[in-house]
Amino acid sequence: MSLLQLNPPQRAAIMSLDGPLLVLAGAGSGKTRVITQKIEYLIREGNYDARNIAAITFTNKAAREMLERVGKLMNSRELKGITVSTFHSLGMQLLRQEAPHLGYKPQFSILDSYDAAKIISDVLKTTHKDEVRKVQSRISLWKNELLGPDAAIVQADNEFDRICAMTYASYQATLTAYQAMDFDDLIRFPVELFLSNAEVLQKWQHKLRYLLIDEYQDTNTCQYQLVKLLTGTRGMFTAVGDDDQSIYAWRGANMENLRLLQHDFPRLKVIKLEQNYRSTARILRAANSVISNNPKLFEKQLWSELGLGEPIHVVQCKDEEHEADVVVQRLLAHKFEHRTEFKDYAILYRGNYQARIFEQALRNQRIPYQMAGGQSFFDKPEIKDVLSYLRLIANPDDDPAFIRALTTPKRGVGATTLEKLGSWAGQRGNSLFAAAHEEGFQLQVGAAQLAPLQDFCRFIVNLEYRATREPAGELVMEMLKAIGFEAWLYDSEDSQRAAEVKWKNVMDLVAWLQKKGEADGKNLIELSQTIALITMLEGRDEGEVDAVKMSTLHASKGLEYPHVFLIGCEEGILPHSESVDNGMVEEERRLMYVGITRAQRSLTLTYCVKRRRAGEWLFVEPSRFISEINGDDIRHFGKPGAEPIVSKREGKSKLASLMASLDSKVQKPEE
Ligand SMILES: Nc1ncnc2c1ncn2[C@@H]1O[C@H](COP(=O)(O)OP(=O)(O)OP(=O)(O)O)[C@@H](O)[C@H]1O
Ligand SMILES: [Mg+2]
Repeated sequence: MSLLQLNPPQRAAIMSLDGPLLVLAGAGSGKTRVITQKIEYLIREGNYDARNIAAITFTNKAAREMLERVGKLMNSRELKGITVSTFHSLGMQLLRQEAPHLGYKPQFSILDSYDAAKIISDVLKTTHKDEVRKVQSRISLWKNELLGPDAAIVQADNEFDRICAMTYASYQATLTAYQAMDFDDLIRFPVELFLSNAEVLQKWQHKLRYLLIDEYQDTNTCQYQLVKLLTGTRGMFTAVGDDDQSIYAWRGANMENLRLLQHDFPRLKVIKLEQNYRSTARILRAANSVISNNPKLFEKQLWSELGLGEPIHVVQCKDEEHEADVVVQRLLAHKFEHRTEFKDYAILYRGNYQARIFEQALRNQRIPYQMAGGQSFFDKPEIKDVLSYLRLIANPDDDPAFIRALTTPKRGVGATTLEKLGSWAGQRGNSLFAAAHEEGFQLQVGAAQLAPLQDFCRFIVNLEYRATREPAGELVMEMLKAIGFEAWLYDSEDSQRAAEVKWKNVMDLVAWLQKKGEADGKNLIELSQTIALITMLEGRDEGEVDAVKMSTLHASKGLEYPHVFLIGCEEGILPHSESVDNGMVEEERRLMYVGITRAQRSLTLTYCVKRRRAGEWLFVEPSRFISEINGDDIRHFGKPGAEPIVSKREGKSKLASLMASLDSKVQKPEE
């Protein structure tokens, strides 16, 4: 696509190369498109080498899509060496090279939030999940504000913060001992390194000469500092964002960063885009009218040339089971009538827990679906078992990985030996792996107890040696055979079927490692760090298949689907009751706005009359956001006096009316 096919402000944004630029525009106005085409422009017209360009997006999926889109514009030779990644993987790329400056080795481990929570719960000496989660997110917020444990202790002015700050200090010391970082460290450490080491900063400023940042409104203080430091006084960057789509305040995202840009870069040019290329006028009108209830940071109005479109369908359902059935029936009827494909549909929801019942309903009808933002493939216990070996191979000091690998399957190392090992390591401030090699410890245990531990260590060292020399997939397959993992699964699972499923997942992992290793030229150690990042925001990408997309609203950001079902539009869910209690309704409204603006051609909102909570039926109210949409743009279904859930007017084709009659059997409107 040439520049001619873009609108004038888009063109201006792409051609502006002489300083800092902010593109501030509503959903679907082509912000991401500006970034992809600007990459092409920078290389072809701006004389930039791809190696010197970094485009930063918010999710791995978005990064992949961007690379794909750019790949259609240019060949791989022109794009060689370009960085298209998330903030976290940019941080990881940087730390792999610079970790020694921070006292880390390049093969440091990355702990996911589950493992991090485990350390925090050990420090706090509690297994109370809610407490741990609260302390963990407090620590995370400090990290995102660039405050280390010492600064946190100084700042803490109430009992809760004091406990958190003390925990933070022990937690961080533990991470250092494990040679491990958590997700927040991946961005915080590069910033701290840049602030303390001008030479390293210059090196990276020289390498990444032009930055492009998508979803800028969701950057936190730490990420903003990273951008600011990298661009330095040259200020060669393009940031694109939409203040109405800021939905990560709970993770420290700071909308003030939009204003800060103007302050920190007085030469900042601001371009607005107002034409929406994604949605019909009615969908846009609904989005505009909902978001107009929030105070405005920047004035913008979206319009579209894609025609008025269908009204928004709002469907009242009896309860959550009914809601799932209704959505599936309507989806099928719509698909038959419009001859669409499954992949044209998305089911979006506020929280993961809402998905389960829909999965069941989809499975009952044999409808293929793909989940994003749910439990990741890499979070499955059997996968984490195998990954603990990979982590240990990359970094033998990773104690949580050491324990998990040593005990899955069990290797004949007794609990007493492990305890002795733990206390020796604790006294020495060493990792378990290092302690196992020390004479002082070895003298404490008998030869018979020591032998299996030493075998295990030798096994890991041998794999470590081979990991940088042999293809990842084959090596892992060999390892699995050596530890008898398949047989162990069959022994430890209750049913054969469960073991089969788990073993198949493990085989999928091996296939993935092989494919990914070959495609990216990465060895096992590099892959194990990559996986840690994938687990953060979304699951494994399963490629483009004909399947209904299921996603949380958060994970749907930046994406678009022809037909969207936004479910659970109820008070308590969307807006979430916790946010309502904490005065965060505006953020929930932005989430609603994100949801509405994912839809291209049709949008259906559903809500239930009652819902089961903690075993009891609770009557619930439709979301206030529904009433914020102009009534003329809505068609109600299922409500007393409104149309039945699948209307006869829709069912023009034979098949559709068949589906409709099916549906009327499923639902009995309450009247
Ligand atoms: N000038 C244009 N002509 C035709 N189609 C366009 C144009 N600009 C963008 N589009 C299309 O409009 C859709 C939305 O664009 P894009 O995803 O870049 O918007 P966005 O502003 O990044 O949205 P969001 O805020 O949701 O991230 C895409 O399908 C894109 O290809
Ligand atoms: Mg976008």
